[in-house]
Parts: sequence; C-alpha cells; structure tokens
Amino acid sequence: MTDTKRIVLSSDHAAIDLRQTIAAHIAKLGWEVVDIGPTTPESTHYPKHGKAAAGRVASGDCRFGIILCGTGQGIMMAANKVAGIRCGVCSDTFSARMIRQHNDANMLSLGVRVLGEGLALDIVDAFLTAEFEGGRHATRVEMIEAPEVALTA
Ligand SMILES: O=C[C@H](O)[C@H](O)[C@H](O)COP(=O)(O)O
Repeated sequence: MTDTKRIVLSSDHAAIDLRQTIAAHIAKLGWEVVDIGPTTPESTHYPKHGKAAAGRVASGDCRFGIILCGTGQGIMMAANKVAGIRCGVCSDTFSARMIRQHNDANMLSLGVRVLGEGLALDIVDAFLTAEFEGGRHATRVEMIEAPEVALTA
C-alpha cells in the first residue's frame, strides 16, 4: 500500500458533478487526484467504475479511493469484491471518521442522491484526516481480510 497522497475517484453517471467538485476540493488539500471518470453523462454501470477504482487502491497505485453513485451502495458493493478493499458508505462525518479509525477503510463511498454538497465535502474531510488506531482494531481488520470459510449450521 502506498503512503503517498494519491487518491482515485470514480462514479457512475449520477454523480459526475459531485465527483468533480470533490476532486477540486481534495486537490486544494494537497492530494494528487486520479479521476478515472466517467466524464460524459450517458447512463453507465456502477460496478465497472467501482471495481476500476478499487483496483487502483488494491494495486498500491493510490492510497485511498472515493467512489459515488446515486446511493453510494451499489458502487460500494462492487468495490468490496476486490481483494484488499474495505469500503464503507457514509452519510455522516462520525461514520467517515470511524471507518478509518476502527476499520482501516481504504475507500469511501458517497450517495449523490442522499447528500448535499456541503455535507459530502465534510464527510470527505473526516475520512481523509482520521488515522487508523490499530491495536484491537487491527485484530478485527485481519479477521475481515481472512479467507471466507463456509458457515456451519
Ligand atoms: O446503487 C446504485 C446507484 O444508486 C446507481 O446510481 C443507480 O442505481 C442508478 O440509477 P439510474 O440508472 O436510474 O440513474
């Protein structure tokens, strides 16, 4: 995983404007933004954009990823299919801080049809400034990352 301030952004068609606003905001904070689109408003499929962004994080090319769709839910589900990705949907700043401090999340998902722009930017700030606390939380994150096993009755 890279420690550089390099972050990937993507979305589906619903969230292009908010994604670009977030990109400009993050750039002002000193992050190198890798915005992988899309840039045109035709209807598209959020799983491919979520997985593409997740790949940039999982490969170590980017430290974090921020992804958006209408609710933030579908694109989050797609990103979490990529090994090594821990992505949470946030609609409040407390959760955004906690998914870094306790869950070591490396991606944040936002819903453009849920949030206003001001709250979305505050959530981004909370996510980017919080630090993973380690300790007991590291044990639990390791459990998240452990290979899945079949559940027994
Ligand atoms: O979880 C999925 C997202 O909210 C999508 O942004 C949404 O399903 C897209 O809907 P539509 O194709 O009606 O714009």
